Amino acid sequence: MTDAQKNRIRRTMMFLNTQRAALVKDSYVYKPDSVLLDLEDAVAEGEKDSARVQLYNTLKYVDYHGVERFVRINGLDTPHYKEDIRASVAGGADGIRIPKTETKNDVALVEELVEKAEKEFGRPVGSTMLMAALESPRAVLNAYEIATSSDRMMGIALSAGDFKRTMHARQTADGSELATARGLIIMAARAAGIMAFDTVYTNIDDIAGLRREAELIRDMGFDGKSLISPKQIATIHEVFTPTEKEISRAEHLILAVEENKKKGVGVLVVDGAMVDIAMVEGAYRTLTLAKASGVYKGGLV
Ligand SMILES: CC(=O)SCCNC(=O)CCNC(=O)[C@H](O)C(C)(C)COP(=O)(O)OP(=O)(O)OC[C@H]1O[C@@H](n2cnc3c(N)ncnc32)[C@H](O)[C@@H]1OP(=O)(O)O
Ligand SMILES: O=C([O-])CC(=O)C(=O)O
Ligand SMILES: [Mg+2]
Repeated sequence: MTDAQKNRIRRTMMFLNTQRAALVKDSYVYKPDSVLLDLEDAVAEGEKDSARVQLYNTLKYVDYHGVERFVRINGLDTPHYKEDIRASVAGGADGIRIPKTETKNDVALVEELVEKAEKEFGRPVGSTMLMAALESPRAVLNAYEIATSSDRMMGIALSAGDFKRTMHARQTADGSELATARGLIIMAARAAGIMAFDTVYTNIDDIAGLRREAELIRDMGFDGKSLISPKQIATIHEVFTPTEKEISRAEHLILAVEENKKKGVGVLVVDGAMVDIAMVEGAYRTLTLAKASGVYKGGLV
């Protein structure tokens, strides 16, 4: 896979139950950045085989119009994951989300099967990305080793439902039970140079709560969030897309710092605030995100 593929915009990764034909058929119309075709917890145990067949047909025949397609396979402690990997690769999925990843050995096991399937089905070796969901204290403490375990690894994600279960934690209004995990995950992802994603927000009708959580994780540095409903997409895109004011400030900052660098000035005031060279990288990142979100037409990136 190319760096462009690995680093593409992923503000929203929307889960859908692969068992439900109506969901898989046209979910691209809601324009999430990615879909997560779920074979794991959304699919009833007795429906695993039919969901997998539906997955293969969907990957093969439905045009997702550029929406990225990841598959959440079943856990490595189930009888399903090997066939899930074969069907995902045979169908041409962009990547696989490994649920309940605990160690780098879990990633190595999946990678071996993915490579075997790529050869079996004539797909370019190395073309299928991986991402890991971290759903337990052990997983979060191993975040860096998991994040650096494979060249295919695109990102790591917090999965709070199972994390709270395994931590014996209770859900709180401000998410304090998740603070340490979020901090460790974003730090591991940045250190490894890959993306970080926050968990799903399960209260579908609480859009104000979703916005608060999205702003929190955006400010921590996360790249996006897993979703469970199309109703959540617009809010997340809004939170993650730079505003006109942020774009114009970033442009001013870059131009002013470059101009003053030529004059030998290191620190200066732009729009009433002190800026220096350290802020230029963030300003470029804002413009890159704005461009990928379709709201920047300028020429600085
Ligand atoms: C803890 C975890 O593991 S989370 C990950 C696993 N969970 C999942 O994958 C669940 C994903 N979400 C869903 O399956 C559904 O949103 C549910 C079951 C929660 C609710 O489904 P519904 O009651 O049909 O939702 P709702 O009435 O709000 O749907 C509105 C429309 O959006 C569609 N829709 C709802 N959720 C999704 C989705 N995740 N992806 C695509 N389309 C969706 C519905 O088909 C419906 O379309 P229509 O108006 O054309 O009929
Ligand atoms: O990945 C997610 O956010 C959903 C999930 O599996 C969990 O919360 O346990
Ligand atoms: Mg889970």
